[in-house]
Amino acid sequence: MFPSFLPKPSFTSNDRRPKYDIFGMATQVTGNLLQEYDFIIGALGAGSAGSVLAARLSEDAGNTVLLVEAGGDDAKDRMVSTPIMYGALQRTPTRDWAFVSEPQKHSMFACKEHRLFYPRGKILGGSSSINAMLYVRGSRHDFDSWEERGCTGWSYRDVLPYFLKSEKFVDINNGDTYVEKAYHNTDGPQPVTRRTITSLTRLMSSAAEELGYKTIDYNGKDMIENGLRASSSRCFLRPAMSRPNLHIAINTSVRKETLEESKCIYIMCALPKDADMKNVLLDGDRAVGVEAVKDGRTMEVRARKEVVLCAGAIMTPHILLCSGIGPRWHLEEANIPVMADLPVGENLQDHLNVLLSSPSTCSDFFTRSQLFYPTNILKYLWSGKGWWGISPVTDLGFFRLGTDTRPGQPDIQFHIFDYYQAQVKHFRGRQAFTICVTLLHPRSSGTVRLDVTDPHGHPRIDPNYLHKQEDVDLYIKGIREAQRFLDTKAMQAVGAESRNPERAFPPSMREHAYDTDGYWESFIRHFTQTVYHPTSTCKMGAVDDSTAVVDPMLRVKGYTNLRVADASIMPEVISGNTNAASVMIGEKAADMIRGVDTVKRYRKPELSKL
Ligand SMILES: Cc1cc2nc3c(=O)[nH]c(=O)nc-3n(C[C@H](O)[C@H](O)[C@H](O)COP(=O)(O)OP(=O)(O)OC[C@H]3O[C@@H](n4cnc5c(N)ncnc54)[C@H](O)[C@@H]3O)c2cc1C
Repeated sequence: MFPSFLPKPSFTSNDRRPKYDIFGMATQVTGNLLQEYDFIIGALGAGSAGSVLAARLSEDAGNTVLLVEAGGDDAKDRMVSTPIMYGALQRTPTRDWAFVSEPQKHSMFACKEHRLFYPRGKILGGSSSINAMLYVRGSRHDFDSWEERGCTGWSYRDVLPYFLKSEKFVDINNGDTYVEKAYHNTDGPQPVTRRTITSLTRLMSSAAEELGYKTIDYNGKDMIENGLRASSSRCFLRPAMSRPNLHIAINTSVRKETLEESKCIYIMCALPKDADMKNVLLDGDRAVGVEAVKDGRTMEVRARKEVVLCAGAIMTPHILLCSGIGPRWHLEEANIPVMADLPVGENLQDHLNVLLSSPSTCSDFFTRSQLFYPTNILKYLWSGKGWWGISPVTDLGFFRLGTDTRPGQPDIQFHIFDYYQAQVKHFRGRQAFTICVTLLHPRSSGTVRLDVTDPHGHPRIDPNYLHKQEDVDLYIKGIREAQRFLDTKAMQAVGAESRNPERAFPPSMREHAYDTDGYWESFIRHFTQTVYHPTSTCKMGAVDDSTAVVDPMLRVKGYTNLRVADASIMPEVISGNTNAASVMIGEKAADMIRGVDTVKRYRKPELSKL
């Protein structure tokens, strides 16, 4: 339960609740939806990218835009707006799709049936409304390598202006010497704050210095403003909601069972002649619109210009597959007429975490009981500050420990949690903290497929983690690096433990002596978990790239006005958390679709060179 004393999320005077709340005001909405829009976004998805795209396209008063979102409104959701509640948002049906992966062959051995719980935001703001709010753009090398692989117009030089356009760096003049001001903007819609300094971050910085690392500006940190989550919905969409040319349909999905369960309006984009349901209404090489169905009544909504899918790396491929765009063999086994044979749903990439926890004698690390100290609650109510107003991840570190990436392009990331310790039973009652070692450029990749027995049900997600041994080998290097941190004088002074055989996890791993590489491999294959960064299932590439689904203009190959704009188009997962890049994709897609260049003033060629 959410404590009722917390402040309601507050919004600026421009903010509005959606006018087209289909769930709550169905009759009115049926009347209000137009027959025809210029753009239908998303036939689905008001997530990190979709919210941005809808807001930007509707800046042109001449464009009418329909944004369709399966989830509900986030406006009054205090769980969503209060940063520390991040972990409690998962598995809540009003916010999370709560997918479960296919059984994993090479990992997740400690999970029931070797399946992994796989959360995805289902609410205005999408995953940006349930994520950990870390703002990480990725490495410049990520984008340069996208361009080298045929994604013309997506080099670091091209994308940096779009990152800048979105950003509002909140406290740029606070005196932190590591902040590189030239790489930041202060007047965009997306608040980005500097890192929160806690006892643990101070200690980790000292440990890093001891090992010869520097504190650098990897670009800014949390997406939190005044102690409230700054999701795409809050920053981009809500200020645009008062525009008469932007219609937002919430609780509206292409999914059959959602219609049956909620009796809500239903945008399903296409009933083919044979009445077999599809998601995108296709006519030759064009996407022509969607159909809304309510209480058995069908209403057609036409797209004069474009249909843009922004349903994220899991649901966008699912919608395309349901529409007959995907690998021929797979569509045929699911009895879906093939409209285009494209590698939709292939190449699923994701980041994995392995958690290394340590006790500590430091008395002011975060604990669950501290959260409810009256002073901590009052501090948050009064100022939006303190434990309640920060992300549970208090520090990040980036390393290049292997040789596969370019010099300067990290392959391992640390997420430092004050918070996770409460979940580690060995330390119950003691101060503790966790270093999550994250593999940034996995060689293993997986798939998103239809459930052939029920194509319109939940997709089958198989990340195929740790299929490649190289991934495990690099992971072990990451764990050894984390142990080096715990062994520093700074960390030893507060009782950190890098090794403790008593903490060895039973039972199947006992076949390896504690702290050998074999032990850690077994540990990794048992206990890793997703960092929630699926990408690349509708990969962007050159027109002649047979592994690509969309071209560099984000058009589904073979279609003139059907685009994808979300994390699914990334040719490869980036060297960091994926939200900022998803927002950037929404920004850049908006310019491409509108045929304008809104970022002239953010172009700084001198910053694009190494
Ligand atoms: C728990 C969690 C923690 C994370 N932490 C971080 C972090 O700290 N920092 C970071 O950078 N990244 C983080 N991420 C990842 C980041 O949030 C995502 O990469 C990013 O939000 C992806 O944006 P998107 O636009 O591609 O998709 P999403 O934001 O997921 O949006 C997709 C939207 O489409 C809607 N939709 C899907 N299917 C349909 C349908 N059929 N009909 C209608 N609507 C539909 C969904 O409901 C959703 O609103 C986290 C993600 C999760 C889940």
